[in-house]
Order: sequence, then C-alpha cells, then structure tokens
Amino acid sequence: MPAGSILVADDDTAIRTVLNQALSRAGYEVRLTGNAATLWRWVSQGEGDLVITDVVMPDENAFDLLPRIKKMRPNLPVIVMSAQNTFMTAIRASERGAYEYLPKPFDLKELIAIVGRALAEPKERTSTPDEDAEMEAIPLVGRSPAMQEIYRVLARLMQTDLTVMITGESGTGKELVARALHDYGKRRNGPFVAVNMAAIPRDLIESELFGHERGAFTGANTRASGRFEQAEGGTLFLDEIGDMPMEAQTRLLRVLQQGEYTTVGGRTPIKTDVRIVAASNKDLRVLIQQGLFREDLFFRLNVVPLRLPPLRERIEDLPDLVRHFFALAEKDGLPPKKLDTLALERLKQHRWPGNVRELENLARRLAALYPQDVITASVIDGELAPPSVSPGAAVQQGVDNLGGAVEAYLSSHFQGFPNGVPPPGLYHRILKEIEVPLLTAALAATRGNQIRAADLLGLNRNTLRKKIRDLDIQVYRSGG
Ligand SMILES: Nc1ncnc2c1ncn2[C@@H]1O[C@H](COP(=O)(O)OP(=O)(O)OP(=O)(O)O)[C@@H](O)[C@H]1O
Repeated sequence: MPAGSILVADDDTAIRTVLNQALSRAGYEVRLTGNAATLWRWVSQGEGDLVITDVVMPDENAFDLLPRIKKMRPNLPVIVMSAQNTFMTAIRASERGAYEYLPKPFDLKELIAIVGRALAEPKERTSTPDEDAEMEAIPLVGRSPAMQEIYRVLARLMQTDLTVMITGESGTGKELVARALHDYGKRRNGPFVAVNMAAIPRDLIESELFGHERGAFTGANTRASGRFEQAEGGTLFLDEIGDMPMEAQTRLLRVLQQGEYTTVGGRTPIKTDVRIVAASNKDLRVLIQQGLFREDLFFRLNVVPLRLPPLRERIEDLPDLVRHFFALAEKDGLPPKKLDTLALERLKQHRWPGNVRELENLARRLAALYPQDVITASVIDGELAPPSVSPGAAVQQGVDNLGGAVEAYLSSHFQGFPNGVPPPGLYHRILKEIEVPLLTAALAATRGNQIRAADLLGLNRNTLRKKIRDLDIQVYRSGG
C-alpha cells in the first residue's frame, strides 16, 4: 500500500520526472501536472495527501492558489518550491500557509524527509493566510545558499514566539534580521524595542531594562519605565548581550523563567508578554568559560540559534547588495551608479571585515563622491586600499612628527595615481586612515574598555561607539 498520495505541480518536465522517480521509490503514489488548474481540480476533488508545487506556473501563481487550497483543505500540507530565492518568497510561502519552502535546486533526500515529516504530523495546523498583505520593499538582500537557509528558518519562525539568538560578526545584519522577525511575525502590531548592552553604562542596565522606582538609587528622582514595559506585547531586541553585567543576567534569567519581573527598587512582580530576540558578535561560549556569561541564561536564550555568515562567506551576494545600496542612495537623491565588471571583481576580492555595513558605507561614498555613472576598478582600489601610513618609511625619511609623516605619505600617495591626482573623497579617506589606528591604539591601551578609551581620547562615549561602528573597528576586550 502506498505511504500516501502526492500531487506534484511544476511546468518543468525534468523536475516532474525527477520528483516522480524519487517519490515513487520512497513508496508514494504520485500524480503529476504542469499547471495550476489541474492541481486545483485534484485538490478540490479531495485528492492527494500532500502537494508539492512550483511558484510560477503558466496559468496561475502558486501564491494565489495557496490561500484557496488552505481555505478548502486547511490540513493539506503544501510544499512550495521556487527558483526565486529571495527573502520575500520564503516569507510569502509561510504567510500563505505553505508547510515548507524549498529553494531550487534542492536536495532530493531533504525533500523526501520533509514529505515524510509532513505526512506524519497530526493534522491540526490552522494557518491564517493574510491574503492582501501588501509586501513592502525587500528588507533582506542576498540569494546565496547561506542566506536562503536563513530565510527558511525565519519563515518557520514567523508564526512562533520562540526566543531567537542571532550571532554574527559586526555588520552582518543581526539587527535587520531581528526587525524582520518582528515586522513579519505575529507581533508586528506591537512595539519593537532595541537595546544595545554595549551602549549603556553597566550600572544603569538593570534600570534601563526593568525600570526603576522613585528613590531607587541616587539620581532616580522619578519613577521610570523600562524597556520590558515599553516592549509589552511586542519584541525586545537585546543587542550585544555578551556585554550584560552578571547581576542583570541573573535578573533577566528570572524573567525568562517566571514571565515576570520587578523594577529596580520595586517589590511587586509585573507580568510580561515580550518576545526576546538576542544578538551577539562575541562567542558566548568563550564568555561562559571565562565566567562572564551565565550558562543557564545562554541555554534560555539559545532556543533557536541563527548564525549570520560574514559577507566573505557569501560573496556571491555582493552584486545584489551593491545594487540595493545604490538604489537606496538614489532614493535619497544621490545620482544613480553602476559598477563595471572589474570593479565588481575588486570588491569580491576584499575581505570585508565590517561586512554588509562596510559595503553599505562604501556604496554610499561612491554614490556621493564620484561624478562618473560607472564606477571603475581604479576608483575601488583607491577606496579600499590606500597604502597605509608606514611608520618605518617616515622614520627612514627622518620624519619623527605626525604632521611630517602624513605629508611624506601624501606626497607618495599622490604620485601613485595617473596625473598625480587620487580619486575624489580624499579628505575622508585620509582622516579614516588616521582615526582607525588612533582609536585602535586607545582601545588596545585600555584593553578594549570603551569608557576608558573615550576618556583617554577626550571623546564622548557615544561618539566613540559610533566611530567604532562606522569605521568597522574590531574591539577585543580582555578583562578589566
Ligand atoms: N542582507 C542584507 N540586506 C540588506 N541590508 C543589509 C543586510 N545585512 C545587513 N544590511 C545592512 O547593513 C547594515 C548593518 O546591519 P545591522 O546593523 O543589522 O548589523 P549588525 O550585525 O546588527 O551589526 P552590529 O553587530 O555592529 O550591531 C544595516 O544598515 C543593514 O540595513
């Protein structure tokens, strides 16, 4: 007896053949069609235990058909395959009630496993496809396999309230993903509140999160609400969670365990209904080993781990991302720009330590500073790799002050370009050349303590934090 009957709709004969073989071999009875009308006829006649369908078919788009299928047979699992591997395809599939979304090309073994799982599950899924939900601009760009896997996980998470832990280097899009989880999830009508643990003085974190009563500590002249209260009914994004002090961690753990908290200085427990999304660019397991992060809290937060790959691991997304950022710049009134083939190749060679943020900043600089419509490799070379100030060279030339070193550097820098003129944008490039080693030295001298580094530099702490982000400076904290 067949394990179940499967309806397959795809206008590509080769795919139908492959699916037919694989599913029949796995013991299923298979019916094949190349159009949506036949699929709909079978479904409405009550045939099939599961549907596998492509999105684009000659007569109708599966996303238009899905809500009808779900209305007529809410418990019929539908697996959607698509070659348009974008975030919105994954989300749309999930919103329209698909059981699972598979970007093409897919692994047949995986498909068979999903079919088995779908047929084995109890049939009480009721989805609420939001038929007229208008899609805004795509928030997440990239079609690399790594990003597609992320979209699939996100799509599955949309209808849940599970705690998500996003890890990834700085600038990989952690906050953007947290926002997407909120904006397309079931809490989208509630507030999205983001708190960056690294940006709040450590002794104020608890009151920032949980609020405080009047007189709870010196300076607490009035009662103040905390971020938990502000995020009620919505999502609380705890960014750079690794920077949370121990006492605050203990308090947060209690909230996650008990679903209630007390304000600083308060006694009455307050119930909370907040979805937590946490993020870290540090390896929390290392912090746990160093005794800086509670392991029990880690397990509470790490319910669904999501690792965002660095840009260099998905460099095939670069052209899409550049186009996206040029389009955003254009929307802001900057002139349209394109890259020529060689320029694109140069960008692909770069290591992108600041990830997508670094690329975004570069695209904006290119749009703002260069008059030509088509950006060439020489512009990119000038932007990405200005020869760095070499103290050795300066000393060799008998220069022992910074001004002299910069002067010597500039003279050889200018000579390195045709006609002795470097590409535009020189001012910011040179300042960046100086700012990066200056801030790095200050951070190294204070062992990564941003508060002390800001004092050392005579900068406002928030200014320093902003510069660290904008200049993509890696901060390594070592104790203290
Ligand atoms: N896949 C993507 N598609 C489009 N834009 C992206 C993508 N990933 C990141 N960005 C953009 O790059 C910038 C950095 O992203 P984001 O702030 O989310 O990174 P992050 O990982 O939270 O960084 P940090 O750890 O430094 O806080 C943002 O402007 C964001 O919009």
